[in-house]
Amino acid sequence: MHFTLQKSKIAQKSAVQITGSKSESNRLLLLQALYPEFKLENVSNSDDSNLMTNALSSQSEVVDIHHAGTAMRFLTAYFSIQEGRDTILTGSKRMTERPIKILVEALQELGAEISYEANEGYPPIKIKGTKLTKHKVALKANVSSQYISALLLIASKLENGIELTLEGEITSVPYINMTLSLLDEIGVESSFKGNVITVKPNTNTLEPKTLTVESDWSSASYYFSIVALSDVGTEITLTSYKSNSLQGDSALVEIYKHFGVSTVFNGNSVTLKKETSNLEPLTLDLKNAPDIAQTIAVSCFALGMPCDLVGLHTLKIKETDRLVALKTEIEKLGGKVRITDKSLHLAASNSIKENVAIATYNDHRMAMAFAPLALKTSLVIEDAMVVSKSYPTFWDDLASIGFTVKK
Ligand SMILES: O=C(O)C1=C[C@@H](OP(=O)(O)O)[C@@H](O)[C@H](O)C1
Ligand SMILES: C=C(OP(=O)(O)O)C(=O)O
Repeated sequence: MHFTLQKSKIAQKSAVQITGSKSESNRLLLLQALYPEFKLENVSNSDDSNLMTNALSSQSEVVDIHHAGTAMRFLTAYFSIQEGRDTILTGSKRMTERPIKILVEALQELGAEISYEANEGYPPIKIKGTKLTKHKVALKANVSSQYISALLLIASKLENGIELTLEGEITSVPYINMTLSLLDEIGVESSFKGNVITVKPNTNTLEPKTLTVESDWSSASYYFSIVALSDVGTEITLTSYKSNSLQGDSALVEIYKHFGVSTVFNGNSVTLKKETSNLEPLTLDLKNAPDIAQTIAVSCFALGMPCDLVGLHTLKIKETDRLVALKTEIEKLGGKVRITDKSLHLAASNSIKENVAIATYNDHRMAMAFAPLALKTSLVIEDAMVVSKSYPTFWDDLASIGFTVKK
């Protein structure tokens, strides 16, 4: 369904409650399946987390995780250690184009039995659950950190734990640290020194506790963009957030200072405020926060601000090739964009075409990143419900703060 966003103006002060982080949720759901003594609160209501929950309790041979990358990678590791169980793990058409070879080879090295059902290196895969007896493995770390997190999540259930050697430049490091911090919170010991990560084995039950998922910082990015595009003095309060987040996308706090947005933490909420409209060209390396690249590129375009975004080598293998999608859609609106296979360069501009239909390519972040543009012009978002991958109530929340969303 296509949604029309009419040119909108939001109230000077508003508030939104955002669902739990899908990254934290998908890790904790897997850990809860391994250690049922935990309870979870504020779990993400995203499609990807619902798919993860259903997959973990599924008794079927075929498990379909649609577009959920973390679920695909984390469950590949999980089903590898379900002794005596055969699972075919599959997903959407796009998922069959997202590489998984690095993770499969690392698991095979540890003793896993995994084969490809169609194309070598890509889902669907067949996993014959078995006991993994080895514990040392090296893998390439510059393609996706999800492969590393997947191995770390099951590591404490291996008889000797794991010793991972990361080869090459390490990408999306905060997501690896998030995994290690969550292991630490539940009582699993690990260390990350240089390029080697070790996780200790654990055969005991752990101390039961309730873990509360922080709300999703990637979802918060769209409100940073909305405030950046609003009049000086506009404020939005978001819950539930903390200043010492495990999520790398909390880098938004520093990044949006460039857009004149201040962030103040108060209890479990955070208030974003537009302070100034004096903006300078922006250069950023986003290798630690790839999921906010689209938000930032569109904020810059909306404000006529040139930018150079680098460290974007992982964007080509996400829900769509996000570099090509961004260039295509920003150019429809009248912007000038140059891309390489790891960077995006936006030229300064001073006008935005009206009533353009933005294609979303089955990518939730394409829909959400372009939505704030409605503060500058009317536009159409195609297949707008793609947002449910990470943020199902996005359009209702936008309407609640004053966007005119016509379904
Ligand atoms: O581990 C995670 O929860 C994620 C890691 C990142 O992927 P890459 O490591 O592939 O960049 C990120 O883009 C994705 O949305 C979530
Ligand atoms: C890349 C993303 O998700 P995944 O890799 O889990 O599909 C995302 O949410 O932006």
